[in-house]
Amino acid sequence: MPPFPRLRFAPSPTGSFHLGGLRTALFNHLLARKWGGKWLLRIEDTDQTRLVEGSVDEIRSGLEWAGLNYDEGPVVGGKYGPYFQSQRLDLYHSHTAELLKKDHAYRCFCNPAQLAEIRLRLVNNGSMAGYDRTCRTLEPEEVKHNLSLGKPHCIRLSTPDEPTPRFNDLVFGNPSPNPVPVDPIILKSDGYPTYHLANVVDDHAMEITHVLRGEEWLPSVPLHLTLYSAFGWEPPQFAHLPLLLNEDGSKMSKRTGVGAFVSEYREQGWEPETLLNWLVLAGWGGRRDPYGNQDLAKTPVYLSIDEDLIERFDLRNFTHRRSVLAPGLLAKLNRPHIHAKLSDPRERRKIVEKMLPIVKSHFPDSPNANYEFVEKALLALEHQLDKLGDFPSISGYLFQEPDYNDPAVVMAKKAVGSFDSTACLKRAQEELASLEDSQWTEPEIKRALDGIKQEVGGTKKLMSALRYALTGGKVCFSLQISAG
Ligand SMILES: Nc1ncnc2c1ncn2[C@@H]1O[C@H](COP(=O)(O)OP(=O)(O)OP(=O)(O)O)[C@@H](O)[C@H]1O
Repeated sequence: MPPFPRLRFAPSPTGSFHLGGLRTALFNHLLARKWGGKWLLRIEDTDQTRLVEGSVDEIRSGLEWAGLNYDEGPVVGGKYGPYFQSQRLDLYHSHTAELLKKDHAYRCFCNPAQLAEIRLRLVNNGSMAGYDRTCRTLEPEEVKHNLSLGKPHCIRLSTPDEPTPRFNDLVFGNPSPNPVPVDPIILKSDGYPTYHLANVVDDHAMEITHVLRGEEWLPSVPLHLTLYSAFGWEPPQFAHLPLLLNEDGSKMSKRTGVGAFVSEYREQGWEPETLLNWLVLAGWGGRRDPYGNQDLAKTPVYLSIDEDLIERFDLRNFTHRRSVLAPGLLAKLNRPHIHAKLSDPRERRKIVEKMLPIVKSHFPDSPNANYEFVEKALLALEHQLDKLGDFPSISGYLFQEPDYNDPAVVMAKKAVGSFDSTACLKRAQEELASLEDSQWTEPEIKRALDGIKQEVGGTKKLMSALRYALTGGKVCFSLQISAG
């Protein structure tokens, strides 16, 4: 374990925050906690053409909702905020100046037409290099002259003609390294750094010891090592995480559609802790996942984030295989978690307090939209909830009378059966009407209904007719009456 591990989660604000990003943030959080280190949030917003408004807020609120709190950053509104690369341009400029001074970089004045011509020539000569180093050999006088004319230019790294550097990755071992590109751009003509420069400069300046990021950056490591060496800096340790894929096998990304975004899960009312448990499950080798390879579909186990998972998380057990989240498992993990929360009075209070305004907004005129009733209703209906967000849609009949003309209610009636449910209900009504006020107790109601169940066609028919009459649907909480 390194003495003062420092990690970072570094998303780009170019679209919606997705589960692939959240999983990477979670792993940074778990490792920082496990090793007694720190992690920070760094927004990589140097590609000004791709910025999407609102993305930073989405990342911040997504992390907060998930309970992944980073340990440092500029304080905004009493809380740590992220570092923004766009606010650190001076740092990239001064470091680029240092590389220019050391002859590890040079100014390139080639315009787009010239670059296209160079590329074509290289391709025709069977070369994959993107640039032919034309400007690397410009005389200092010519550079000065171009600068005095204000000619647009970028800055390129002078890559050495040396064998590609090899490296050790904490997940991928010793991968075959991708060749370092020929003199890549590190500072663009708009004054913004490329991802590679900003990344290396910041990881060094922020004293990052472990770079944990998605596998798509594995091919860039040799270039990053070349940059570290040009600066004369020690590189951090790298750990690349196999990608999380969509069900169709594509990379989960900001351009992915439904089912990938953190905000969807939040709005649908899933428990954040369960979502993290679901995410952490993707990517382990065989028996060595933090859950001990139990069949979670049969007996879901919930591991607490800040205790169990931190203790059991181990990068060495991670595979190189990309993974897809197991469909259906989220609901299986969430149900026992809801049950556990509702069984704990403090957690239950939090849930009811959160649910009450939602219920009030759905059923503003209902006298039942109060704390005590909502609490009882949640406890009665919890076995039907995949997620708490389902509560308003399945509990409507408790807050307002069913509308029997509603097409969905009419459909439900068809499903009650072809028998004469009206006659059945009429008998039930007669029996119940004959009860004295003092007999409106569970045993007496049961007795009354038990008495007519054979006559009306059996318990199942009686119960589904009653369920329909009471709720306008097919399912509700248990209406207990002895079977047979
Ligand atoms: N599908 C994924 N699986 C695992 N990690 C991912 C995945 N997508 C992104 N990451 C990682 O999450 C972090 C933040 O990613 P970022 O915000 O740049 O998202 P992105 O989806 O890769 O971006 P883009 O959609 O612009 O390609 C990076 O370390 C990235 O490598």
